[in-house]
Amino acid sequence: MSAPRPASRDSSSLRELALLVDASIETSADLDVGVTGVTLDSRAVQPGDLYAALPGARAHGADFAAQAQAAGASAVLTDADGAERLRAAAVALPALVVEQPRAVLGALSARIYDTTEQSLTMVGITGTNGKTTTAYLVSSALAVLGHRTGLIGTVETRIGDERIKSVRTTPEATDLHAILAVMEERDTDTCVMEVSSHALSQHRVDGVVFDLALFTNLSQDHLDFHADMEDYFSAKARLFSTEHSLRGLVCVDDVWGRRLVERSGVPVTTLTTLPDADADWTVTVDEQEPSRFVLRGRGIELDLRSALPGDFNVANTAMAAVALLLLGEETDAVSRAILTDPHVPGRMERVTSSTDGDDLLAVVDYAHTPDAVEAALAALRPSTTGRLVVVLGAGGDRDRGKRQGMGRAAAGLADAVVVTDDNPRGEDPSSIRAAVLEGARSVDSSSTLVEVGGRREAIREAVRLAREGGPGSVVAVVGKGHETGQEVAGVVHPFDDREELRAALDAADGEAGAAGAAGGTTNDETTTTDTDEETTG
Ligand SMILES: CC(=O)N[C@H]1[C@@H](OP(=O)(O)OP(=O)(O)OC[C@H]2O[C@@H](n3ccc(=O)[nH]c3=O)[C@H](O)[C@@H]2O)O[C@H](CO)[C@@H](O)[C@@H]1O[C@H](C)C(=O)N[C@@H](C)C(=O)N[C@H](CCC(=O)O)C(=O)O
Ligand SMILES: Nc1ncnc2c1ncn2[C@@H]1O[C@H](COP(=O)(O)OP(=O)(O)OP(=O)(O)O)[C@@H](O)[C@H]1O
Ligand SMILES: N[C@H](CCC[C@H](N)C(=O)O)C(=O)O
Ligand SMILES: [Mg+2]
Repeated sequence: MSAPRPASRDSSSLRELALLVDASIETSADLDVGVTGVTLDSRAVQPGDLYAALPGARAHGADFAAQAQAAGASAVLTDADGAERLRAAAVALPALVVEQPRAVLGALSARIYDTTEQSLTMVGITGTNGKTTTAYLVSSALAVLGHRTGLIGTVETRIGDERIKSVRTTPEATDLHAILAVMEERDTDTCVMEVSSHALSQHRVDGVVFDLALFTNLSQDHLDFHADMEDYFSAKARLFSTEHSLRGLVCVDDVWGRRLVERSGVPVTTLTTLPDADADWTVTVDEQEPSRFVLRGRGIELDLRSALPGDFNVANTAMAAVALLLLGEETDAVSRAILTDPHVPGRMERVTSSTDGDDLLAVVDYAHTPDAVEAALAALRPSTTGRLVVVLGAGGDRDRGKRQGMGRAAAGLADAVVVTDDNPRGEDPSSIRAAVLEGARSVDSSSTLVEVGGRREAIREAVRLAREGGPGSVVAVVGKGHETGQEVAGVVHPFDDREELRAALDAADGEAGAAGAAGGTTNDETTTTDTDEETTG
């Protein structure tokens, strides 16, 4: 989906843009040509745009320059290889040539969309898990306190009441600056956004200085993109440099947070939820009611409650509360606003059957790392008096090393694990399931393991297993959360875990009492149900 563009803007001349980034000019064409927008996707070019033709892992953008020209691009930004390709294809557009075009896109986009002088208060959130949740908590609390907020993240971009479904967690710099310009145009005062490690590595937030940068935690993910955990950490740490932020708020519950404090280039405030750990802000959880906690720091105490289920949401809520304080909100206002349930789509989202007559708890969650699977299941365990059943798979063409860990976490905590497909993308789905199962089998536990390729059938099997476990059983369908499609071999089939789970509950309602047919085996023996891979909804 194309990003919104600001309604009106002055054009920048190609000459000033060339000077800004010290580019060489490839043709003798008119340097006073006006540029009114910028994109790196030939399919999104609008008349007057600068088309950034970037080298990529799969293609070189210059090979799509003719398409960009046909759509009305006024000029091209590219590298030497791209310039060569433009000549070969006889694309007659003026071209700015730089060594690393991606690295100058932030500055160019900021100039073109006039976002260099930022009037928005910017909050950026990074970390492996909890970015989306914390972003919703901060932005919805700010809205309760009367702010005009914007939100950019995995699920959507929100500008006032407008909601635009996201393609990626953090938009490319070209789209980001256009979105920020639209937010300014609509009098937004604060923008809360998720900043992924891909974004930090790929210059997507260049030209943005966050008033406050948050770090939630770091655990294994994205090792298909980053060489190792150190490299992944270094990408995240870039947010905590003067280039990108004024100050930080770091959760020091894990070692990466503690290391970040040491290497941060900007002043940081620290927070911990661990008992007896030291930080500027500490959290003491109420033993009777674990969603309640006391937040202490700066000589003050706040009695707070997490409006979202799950122990890990205490950390997210505490981070959001301290962020609000650092943004200048009063303690009373923070206590009031933080109680608001922001409804984070697909995160611990409860699903009920149409009749809502269930005696089991069914949730859809976005856990897709070993750490998140563990956190999500540990959070559900106390609510389980029957059987805890989890449905999970792992994404294809993404970090392969996390699959076993996800399986291990699932088998370590759930009574029954239904291993299924997530987004197989270009990979053989059965080999992804095999890796998850391998991890699950490595755990010394008595949990039942079932392999069901088709995600719809897997969800139904999980509901059946949970019913079999009696009242107080819990079904958790994790990994896809808010997603509304399943990507198999380049095709995205409509698929929504929440709808599927509801349908499974309804179907099970219809055959109430009929459950109980054999199905699961123990950890030593896996039942495989062959089902059609296709899961079109
Ligand atoms: C690894 C990664 O992030 N790759 C991104 C990168 O791809 P790339 O540089 O290899 O580009 P490419 O596909 O070879 O194409 C080269 C150029 O040709 C352009 N092109 C291509 C085809 C065409 O018809 N027209 C056209 O102009 C492309 O826009 C690109 O500029 O630049 C592309 C253009 O913007 C992105 O689409 C692509 O995101 C891929 C699809 C992706 O899946 N990224 C994910 C992993 C990602 O970014 N995830 C993070 C983290 C998620 C989280 O943890 O929350 C996120 O922020 O979403
Ligand atoms: N603070 C946390 N610690 C550990 N696990 C968490 C935490 N917050 C959320 N989770 C788990 O991680 C999942 C993803 O949470 P969320 O979407 O908020 O994170 P994210 O960082 O935005 O993830 P992504 O990078 O995929 O967008 C949740 O569904 C939950 O299972
Ligand atoms: N933002 C995450 C999403 C993963 C979700 C999971 N459903 C998958 O497809 O792997 C990523 O880009 O790794
Ligand atoms: Mg997210």
